[in-house]
Amino acid sequence: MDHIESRAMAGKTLFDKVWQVHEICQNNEGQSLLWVDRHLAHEGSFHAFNKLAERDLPVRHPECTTGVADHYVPTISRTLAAVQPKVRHVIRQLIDNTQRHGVSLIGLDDPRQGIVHVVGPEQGLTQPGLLMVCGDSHTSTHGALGALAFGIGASEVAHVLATQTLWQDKPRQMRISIEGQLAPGVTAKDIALSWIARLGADAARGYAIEYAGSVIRDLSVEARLTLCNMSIEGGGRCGMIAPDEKTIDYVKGRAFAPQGDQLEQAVEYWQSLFSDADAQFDLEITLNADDIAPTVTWGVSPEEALPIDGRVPDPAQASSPGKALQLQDSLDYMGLQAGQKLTQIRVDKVFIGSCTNARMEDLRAAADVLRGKRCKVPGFVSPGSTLVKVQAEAEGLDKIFMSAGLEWRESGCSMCVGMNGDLMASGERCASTTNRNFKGRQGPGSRTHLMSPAMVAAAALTGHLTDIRDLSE
Ligand SMILES: CC(C)[C@H](C(=O)O)[C@@H](O)C(=O)O
Ligand code: SF4
Repeated sequence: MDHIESRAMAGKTLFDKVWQVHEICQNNEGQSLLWVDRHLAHEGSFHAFNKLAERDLPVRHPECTTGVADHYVPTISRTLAAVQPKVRHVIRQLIDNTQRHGVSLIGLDDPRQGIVHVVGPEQGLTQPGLLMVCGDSHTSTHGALGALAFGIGASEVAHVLATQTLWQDKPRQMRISIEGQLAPGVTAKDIALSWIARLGADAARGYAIEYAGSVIRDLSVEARLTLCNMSIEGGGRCGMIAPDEKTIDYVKGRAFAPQGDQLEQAVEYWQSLFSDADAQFDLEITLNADDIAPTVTWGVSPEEALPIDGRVPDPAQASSPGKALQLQDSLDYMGLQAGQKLTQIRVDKVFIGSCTNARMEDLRAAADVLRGKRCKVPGFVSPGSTLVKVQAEAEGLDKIFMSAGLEWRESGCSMCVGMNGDLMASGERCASTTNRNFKGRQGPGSRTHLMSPAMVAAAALTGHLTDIRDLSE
């Protein structure tokens, strides 16, 4: 029996199950036409709306799209007047496009506003078994609840707006199982950085990832969102986790979640969404929780990450001349010396925010480290959503951050990408809870080190990258 035959006879994966119910037909090239349950649109959707306008097409199912303002919103105020003049039109376009097509908008001054990948789960727009898309690579986040969710390009967004469907090649499937128990101080962010560092930023290219194993089952829903968020940084098309009781409890009662009989039916369906015991994956990876330490990036790709007690790599010891050049280039950009201890790297700023790590548990973890202490470096905290901000204030976290010397800002993508003007200066180094450390990501010439919220807080206190395990001893 060849591989394809044996696959067809084997059980189904979580991914197969969700894909199958959304597949309308296949074309001669083997691509599938998929029904899209929910489409989320941030400011970048103007490209797609322009394509629609060029052909004078209406939005086919306006009720299936939700607009959210996040990338360009100011974090100092909630008014359009506070938006940087040169980007104001981008937010204006989101307002106009959604209004024109009868699409609901969670805009700048909406109490539900936030980063699209925080708002979706928070509002119950994200549910197990749904097929969700957004013109944004971190759409993989939503897979944490068992949705099949992935980022798409502008022409695909236009196709979804015009038809509520999308042509896709079925990706190969890979399962990353993490077994054992995470040590204190090790979080979902460390799992993400650690698997990407070991396997490479390209390792999951062309694959849909399912995360499984005892560690994943033990993770909170918020931590699962962090992990799935970074699937794309390892090249994955999407990241999924089978829904369980935690997922169901999380979704129940949210604004867009089903209610009453519909909820009962939905829950019954959600409980069928797991990979069958005999399901086959194209690639299986198993990692042991004991091998995952608090991890930080030292370079310019999320794969350039190491356990915090390590040292900056030495190009002289690289596996090939090409690799040596690449390492040297990263060291030069980051202003680091080969062999330097990671804990000796001094930072100028910290940033706690983004769709990766700015939910309640993240803010609580950072605040726990900062409570009653004073930071050595400045920085800011931008909650993942306005509702997270309100909740954090109710818990007094804003006061902890401010007394520690950090700025407490409004919600948005902010310094994750700086499109709203929250930028670092050239040469400045930031300890950041975000997901990308590409050259210039937080501003031209800026240097980013990715890590968990508690680790960012620890760096804020000491002024250099710090092992959270040493602080808590
Ligand atoms: C601007 C947007 C399209 C982009 C993405 O696709 O991810 C951004 O959110 C990012 O994180 O780089
Ligand atoms: S917070 Fe950062 S990663 Fe997330 S959507 Fe915004 S820019 Fe992209």
